[in-house]
Amino acid sequence: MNRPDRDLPFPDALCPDATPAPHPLLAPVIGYLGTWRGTGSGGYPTLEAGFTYAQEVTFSHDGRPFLAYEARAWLLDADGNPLRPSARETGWWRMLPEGRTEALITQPTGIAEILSGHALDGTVDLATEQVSLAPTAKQVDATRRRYALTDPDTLEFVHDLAAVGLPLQHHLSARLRREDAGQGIQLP
Ligand code: HEM
Repeated sequence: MNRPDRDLPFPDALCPDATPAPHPLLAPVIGYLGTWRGTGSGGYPTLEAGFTYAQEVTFSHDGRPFLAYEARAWLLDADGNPLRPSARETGWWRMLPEGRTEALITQPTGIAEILSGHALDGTVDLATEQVSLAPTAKQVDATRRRYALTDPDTLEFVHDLAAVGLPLQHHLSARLRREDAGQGIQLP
Protein backbone atom coordinates (compact mmCIF):
# COMPACT_ATOMS: atom_id res chain seq x y z
CA MET A 1 0.00 0.00 0.00
CA ASN A 2 2.80 2.42 0.81
CA ARG A 3 5.24 1.41 -1.93
CA PRO A 4 7.00 4.61 -3.03
CA ASP A 5 7.88 3.15 -6.43
CA ARG A 6 4.26 3.01 -7.58
CA ASP A 7 3.18 5.22 -10.40
CA LEU A 8 0.88 7.48 -8.38
CA PRO A 9 0.55 11.26 -8.70
CA PHE A 10 1.24 11.67 -4.95
CA PRO A 11 3.32 8.69 -3.80
CA ASP A 12 4.28 8.17 -0.16
CA ALA A 13 7.81 8.97 1.01
CA LEU A 14 9.73 6.61 3.27
CA CYS A 15 12.49 8.99 4.33
CA PRO A 16 12.59 12.67 5.34
CA ASP A 17 14.72 13.90 2.44
CA ALA A 18 12.49 12.40 -0.27
CA THR A 19 9.64 14.21 -2.00
CA PRO A 20 7.21 15.31 -0.67
CA ALA A 21 8.80 17.11 2.27
CA PRO A 22 7.43 15.93 5.59
CA HIS A 23 4.86 18.11 7.28
CA PRO A 24 6.41 19.99 10.28
CA LEU A 25 4.05 18.20 12.69
CA LEU A 26 5.82 14.92 11.81
CA ALA A 27 9.00 16.20 13.54
CA PRO A 28 8.57 14.08 16.72
CA VAL A 29 8.25 10.88 14.65
CA ILE A 30 10.50 11.72 11.70
CA GLY A 31 12.93 8.97 12.77
CA TYR A 32 10.21 6.36 12.30
CA LEU A 33 9.96 6.78 8.52
CA GLY A 34 11.05 3.69 6.63
CA THR A 35 10.80 -0.07 6.81
CA TRP A 36 11.74 -2.03 9.92
CA ARG A 37 12.28 -5.75 10.40
CA GLY A 38 13.03 -7.85 13.44
CA THR A 39 11.80 -10.41 15.90
CA GLY A 40 9.81 -10.44 19.07
CA SER A 41 8.22 -12.68 21.63
CA GLY A 42 4.82 -12.77 23.21
CA GLY A 43 2.30 -14.58 25.30
CA TYR A 44 -0.91 -14.25 27.25
CA PRO A 45 -2.23 -16.13 30.30
CA THR A 46 -4.82 -17.89 28.12
CA LEU A 47 -2.13 -19.40 25.88
CA GLU A 48 -0.42 -22.69 26.77
CA ALA A 49 2.97 -21.36 25.78
CA GLY A 50 4.68 -18.19 24.65
CA PHE A 51 5.63 -17.62 21.03
CA THR A 52 8.30 -15.92 18.97
CA TYR A 53 7.62 -13.99 15.81
CA ALA A 54 9.16 -11.92 13.06
CA GLN A 55 7.67 -8.65 11.93
CA GLU A 56 7.95 -6.05 9.19
CA VAL A 57 6.69 -2.53 9.89
CA THR A 58 6.52 0.44 7.49
CA PHE A 59 5.89 4.10 8.25
CA SER A 60 5.46 6.52 5.35
CA HIS A 61 3.86 9.90 4.66
CA ASP A 62 2.42 11.90 1.77
CA GLY A 63 3.25 15.40 3.01
CA ARG A 64 0.26 15.67 5.33
CA PRO A 65 0.51 15.53 9.15
CA PHE A 66 -0.01 11.80 9.56
CA LEU A 67 2.04 8.63 9.19
CA ALA A 68 0.69 5.71 7.21
CA TYR A 69 1.43 2.58 9.26
CA GLU A 70 1.48 -1.02 8.12
CA ALA A 71 2.70 -4.09 10.04
CA ARG A 72 2.69 -7.80 9.39
CA ALA A 73 3.98 -10.58 11.58
CA TRP A 74 4.60 -14.30 11.22
CA LEU A 75 5.29 -16.89 13.90
CA LEU A 76 8.68 -18.59 14.13
CA ASP A 77 9.49 -22.14 15.20
CA ALA A 78 12.13 -23.03 17.79
CA ASP A 79 14.83 -22.84 15.08
CA GLY A 80 13.70 -19.38 13.93
CA ASN A 81 12.06 -20.64 10.73
CA PRO A 82 8.73 -19.13 9.57
CA LEU A 83 5.77 -21.16 10.87
CA ARG A 84 2.61 -19.35 9.76
CA PRO A 85 1.23 -15.84 9.14
CA SER A 86 0.15 -14.05 12.31
CA ALA A 87 -1.08 -10.54 13.16
CA ARG A 88 -1.47 -7.85 10.52
CA GLU A 89 -2.57 -4.31 11.00
CA THR A 90 -2.78 -1.06 9.16
CA GLY A 91 -3.56 2.46 10.23
CA TRP A 92 -2.83 6.12 10.57
CA TRP A 93 -0.90 8.09 13.20
CA ARG A 94 -2.30 11.62 13.25
CA MET A 95 0.30 14.08 14.56
CA LEU A 96 -0.90 17.16 16.43
CA PRO A 97 0.94 20.09 18.02
CA GLU A 98 3.29 19.39 20.97
CA GLY A 99 3.70 15.75 19.90
CA ARG A 100 0.12 14.84 20.73
CA THR A 101 -0.73 11.76 18.74
CA GLU A 102 -3.95 10.05 17.72
CA ALA A 103 -3.86 6.69 15.97
CA LEU A 104 -6.43 4.54 14.20
CA ILE A 105 -5.36 0.93 13.72
CA THR A 106 -7.36 -2.00 12.35
CA GLN A 107 -6.70 -5.73 12.29
CA PRO A 108 -8.17 -8.51 10.12
CA THR A 109 -9.24 -10.26 13.34
CA GLY A 110 -12.13 -7.77 13.46
CA ILE A 111 -10.58 -5.33 15.92
CA ALA A 112 -10.35 -1.55 15.39
CA GLU A 113 -8.41 0.57 17.87
CA ILE A 114 -8.57 4.32 18.35
CA LEU A 115 -5.62 5.40 20.47
CA SER A 116 -4.24 8.63 21.80
CA GLY A 117 -0.96 9.55 23.37
CA HIS A 118 2.22 11.44 22.93
CA ALA A 119 5.45 11.41 20.91
CA LEU A 120 8.59 12.73 22.60
CA ASP A 121 12.31 12.18 21.97
CA GLY A 122 11.76 9.15 19.73
CA THR A 123 9.29 7.45 22.07
CA VAL A 124 5.60 7.16 21.27
CA ASP A 125 3.15 6.09 23.97
CA LEU A 126 -0.36 5.22 22.87
CA ALA A 127 -3.36 3.85 24.78
CA THR A 128 -6.79 3.01 23.48
CA GLU A 129 -9.58 5.55 23.77
CA GLN A 130 -11.93 3.09 22.19
CA VAL A 131 -11.92 -0.43 20.77
CA SER A 132 -14.56 -1.46 18.25
CA LEU A 133 -15.16 -5.11 17.51
CA ALA A 134 -16.69 -6.92 14.55
CA PRO A 135 -19.51 -9.22 15.73
CA THR A 136 -17.31 -12.34 15.73
CA ALA A 137 -14.07 -10.76 17.02
CA LYS A 138 -12.47 -11.80 20.31
CA GLN A 139 -13.25 -9.52 23.24
CA VAL A 140 -10.61 -6.77 23.47
CA ASP A 141 -11.19 -4.01 26.03
CA ALA A 142 -7.96 -2.01 25.79
CA THR A 143 -4.41 -1.95 24.48
CA ARG A 144 -1.34 0.10 25.33
CA ARG A 145 1.65 0.48 23.02
CA ARG A 146 5.11 1.93 23.48
CA TYR A 147 7.39 2.44 20.48
CA ALA A 148 10.92 3.65 21.24
CA LEU A 149 13.82 4.51 18.93
CA THR A 150 16.70 3.33 21.11
CA ASP A 151 19.10 4.40 18.36
CA PRO A 152 18.40 5.72 14.85
CA ASP A 153 18.32 2.18 13.42
CA THR A 154 16.57 0.33 16.27
CA LEU A 155 12.87 0.48 17.06
CA GLU A 156 11.65 -1.32 20.17
CA PHE A 157 8.01 -2.10 20.72
CA VAL A 158 5.98 -3.25 23.73
CA HIS A 159 2.27 -4.06 23.54
CA ASP A 160 -0.08 -4.64 26.48
CA LEU A 161 -3.50 -6.13 26.01
CA ALA A 162 -6.72 -6.38 28.03
CA ALA A 163 -8.68 -9.14 26.33
CA VAL A 164 -11.07 -12.03 26.98
CA GLY A 165 -11.92 -10.67 30.44
CA LEU A 166 -8.34 -10.21 31.66
CA PRO A 167 -6.74 -6.95 32.85
CA LEU A 168 -4.22 -5.00 30.78
CA GLN A 169 -0.95 -6.96 30.67
CA HIS A 170 1.97 -7.82 28.46
CA HIS A 171 1.23 -9.44 25.07
CA LEU A 172 4.25 -8.58 22.88
CA SER A 173 7.79 -7.19 22.87
CA ALA A 174 9.89 -6.76 19.74
CA ARG A 175 13.12 -5.23 18.55
CA LEU A 176 13.20 -4.09 14.94
CA ARG A 177 16.10 -2.84 12.86
CA ARG A 178 15.91 -0.35 10.04
CA GLU A 179 15.89 -2.20 6.71
CA ASP A 180 18.83 -0.14 5.45
CA ALA A 181 20.51 0.05 8.87
CA GLY A 182 23.64 2.15 8.94
CA GLN A 183 22.02 4.97 7.00
CA GLY A 184 19.79 5.82 9.94
CA ILE A 185 18.13 9.15 10.27
CA GLN A 186 19.70 11.29 12.99
CA LEU A 187 17.23 12.23 15.67
CA PRO A 188 16.66 15.91 16.25
C1 HEM B 1 2.98 -8.72 16.22
C2 HEM B 1 1.70 -8.73 16.53
C3 HEM B 1 1.00 -9.90 17.18
C4 HEM B 1 1.36 -11.21 17.25
C5 HEM B 1 2.61 -11.88 16.68
C6 HEM B 1 0.32 -11.90 17.99
C7 HEM B 1 0.32 -13.25 18.27
C8 HEM B 1 -0.71 -13.92 18.89
C9 HEM B 1 -0.78 -15.36 19.03
C10 HEM B 1 0.26 -16.34 18.52
C11 HEM B 1 -1.93 -15.63 19.68
C12 HEM B 1 -2.48 -17.03 20.04
C13 HEM B 1 -3.54 -17.43 19.07
C14 HEM B 1 -2.88 -17.81 17.77
O1 HEM B 1 -2.13 -18.78 17.74
O2 HEM B 1 -3.10 -17.08 16.79
C15 HEM B 1 -2.59 -14.37 19.95
C16 HEM B 1 -3.80 -14.25 20.58
C17 HEM B 1 -4.47 -13.07 20.72
N1 HEM B 1 -4.04 -11.82 20.36
FE1 HEM B 1 -2.28 -11.38 19.49
N2 HEM B 1 -0.64 -10.99 18.36
C18 HEM B 1 -0.27 -9.77 17.88
C19 HEM B 1 -0.97 -8.58 18.01
C20 HEM B 1 -2.17 -8.46 18.64
C21 HEM B 1 -2.93 -7.23 18.73
C22 HEM B 1 -2.49 -5.89 18.15
C23 HEM B 1 -4.09 -7.52 19.42
C24 HEM B 1 -5.25 -6.67 19.81
C25 HEM B 1 -5.44 -5.45 19.48
C26 HEM B 1 -4.03 -8.92 19.75
C27 HEM B 1 -5.01 -9.58 20.43
C28 HEM B 1 -5.03 -10.94 20.65
C29 HEM B 1 -6.14 -11.63 21.26
C30 HEM B 1 -7.45 -10.99 21.73
C31 HEM B 1 -5.80 -12.97 21.32
C32 HEM B 1 -6.64 -14.12 21.85
C33 HEM B 1 -6.41 -14.39 23.30
C34 HEM B 1 -7.25 -15.58 23.72
O3 HEM B 1 -8.37 -15.73 23.26
O4 HEM B 1 -6.78 -16.36 24.52
N3 HEM B 1 -2.85 -9.44 19.28
N4 HEM B 1 -1.82 -13.35 19.47
